[in-house]
Amino acid sequence: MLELSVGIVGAGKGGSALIETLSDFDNIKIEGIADINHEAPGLKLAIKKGIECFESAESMLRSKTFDVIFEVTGDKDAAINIRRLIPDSTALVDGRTANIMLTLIKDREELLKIKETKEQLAIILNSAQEGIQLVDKNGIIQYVNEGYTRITGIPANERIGCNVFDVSQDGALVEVLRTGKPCMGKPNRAVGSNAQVISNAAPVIVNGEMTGAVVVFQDISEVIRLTKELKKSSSMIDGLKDEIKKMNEVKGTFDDIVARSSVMQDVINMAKKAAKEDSTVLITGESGTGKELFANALHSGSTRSLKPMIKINCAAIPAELLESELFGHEAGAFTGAAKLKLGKFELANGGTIFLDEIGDMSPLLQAKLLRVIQEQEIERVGGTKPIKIDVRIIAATNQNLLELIRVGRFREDLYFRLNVININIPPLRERKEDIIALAETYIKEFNRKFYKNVKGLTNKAQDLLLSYQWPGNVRELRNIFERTILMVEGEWITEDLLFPYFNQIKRKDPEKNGLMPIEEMECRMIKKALEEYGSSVKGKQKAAKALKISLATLYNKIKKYNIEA
Ligand SMILES: Nc1ncnc2c1ncn2[C@@H]1O[C@H](COP(=O)(O)OP(=O)(O)OP(=O)(O)O)[C@@H](O)[C@H]1O
Repeated sequence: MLELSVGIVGAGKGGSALIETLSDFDNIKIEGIADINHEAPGLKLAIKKGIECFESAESMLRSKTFDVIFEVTGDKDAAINIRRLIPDSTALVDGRTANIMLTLIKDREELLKIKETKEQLAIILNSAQEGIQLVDKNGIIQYVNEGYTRITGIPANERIGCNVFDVSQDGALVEVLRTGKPCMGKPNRAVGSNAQVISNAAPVIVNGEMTGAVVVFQDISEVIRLTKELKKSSSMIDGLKDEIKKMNEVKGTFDDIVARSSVMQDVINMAKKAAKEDSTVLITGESGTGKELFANALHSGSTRSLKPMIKINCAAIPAELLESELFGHEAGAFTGAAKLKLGKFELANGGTIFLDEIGDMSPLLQAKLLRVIQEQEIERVGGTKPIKIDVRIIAATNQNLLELIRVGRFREDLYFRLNVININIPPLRERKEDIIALAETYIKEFNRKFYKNVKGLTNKAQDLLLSYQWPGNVRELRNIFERTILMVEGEWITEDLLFPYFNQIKRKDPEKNGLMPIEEMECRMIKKALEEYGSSVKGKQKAAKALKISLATLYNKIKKYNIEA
């Protein structure tokens, strides 16, 4: 690159400005500066920059030749004198020209700076997530950033030059141009797109005058979508919370147990005491006597009442599934166990587990349960480490466990572990006072349920209830009253209304001495069992169990007697 050697005559303001400006050019070398005033500020600056200083223009021009001489002395005649001293090949720039040159250089520098700032601003504006749009005071769109296009899908060249009064009449910019005031938080749909946006717009004021307006808007479509998702999830969570609440809700308290007989009063008093203890309880009694009701009351009367009460019917679940139901399983523990599943013991942690029909538990599980009671820890199926649990166990059975122990179907050690406190609920036929009390309770309950106004039982109806054996106990009584009150039209329940339910009591017994053909008896018993437990598969399983026949035999007999089930 060609280097221009420069000399400066005059080290005042002009000389100093020249030094400052020309030093920045790579192809200009200031080789000397001259001034008769030793104190001239330009000389000090020159020394700092390593430029040779001279006492006069003559001495400088005599010792060196330059390509260009700047004369900035302010002396009108100086240029003429210098011209004489320099060769023709040296260009002489006088003070006025130098000034113009310096101004031009400064302007250029400023322009370069503005360009740089503009580029920086463009990067900043384009990296913003928000859309930005600038209009002049007439509403002509001057600028849109990349965020604008990203949100609206409209390219900049399709928008710049349009009038905002045409393309977005309801927008925030139009409002600002109309009012001259900022417009904040305006929700809108971006014109020409589906994007939901929220805009903040403000006037652009230059020298006290509004020259246009700018809007910054955010895409809130995603926020709206997420809000909807959140609402959906929240209502799901609320639903689950309700489920959990229901699981934890008190399903029965001692107040719900109807008992007028002294024998039941004793049982309740004992159970109330047992509730306060944390010991394992074994509830025994015939089917339908209220074992589950007592189990619930024991839980709600205990210190664990705010924690879950989890029930599991050991007879209703196939033996091979019961283990994972009780103790859970790890993911992949067996075919079909895709996810980790918590068992009832873990779900009941801190609360109570109610093991109904414990007499039907397989010997293998009896052994595992015994270990859980002893160690206070469980192991998930497929798991490797034991998990500590704090669960109170209440077990119930309508079977004679001592008999099961005798025939080797129930572990004696488990029996003693479970039978820490035994609550035995007598059958309904052994506590006649309760029959009428329960009947009165159910009349009230089903009056409310079916909008009836049944006042009570006739004396004969009461006698009938008292003379019945109640093989299905309280459950049977409840079912009879539910059906009777649903059907009754009068205000009193008469014996006629109850008769159809009592198979073994016949007003006009057609069979002599209560005898009847065996098959008819069998058919009646099956009908009765199905009435009692229902004709679902589970009901039939229970019915078969109550009749002490296999499920397959029950199905055969239903077919044989053409029973509707
Ligand atoms: N003393 C009572 N007071 C009020 N309701 C009772 C009473 N005893 C039982 N019940 C009601 O009778 C029905 C059967 O009771 P529950 O299910 O507790 O009997 P269970 O002995 O557990 O029967 P199963 O052995 O067949 O499981 C339930 O609706 C229960 O609320």
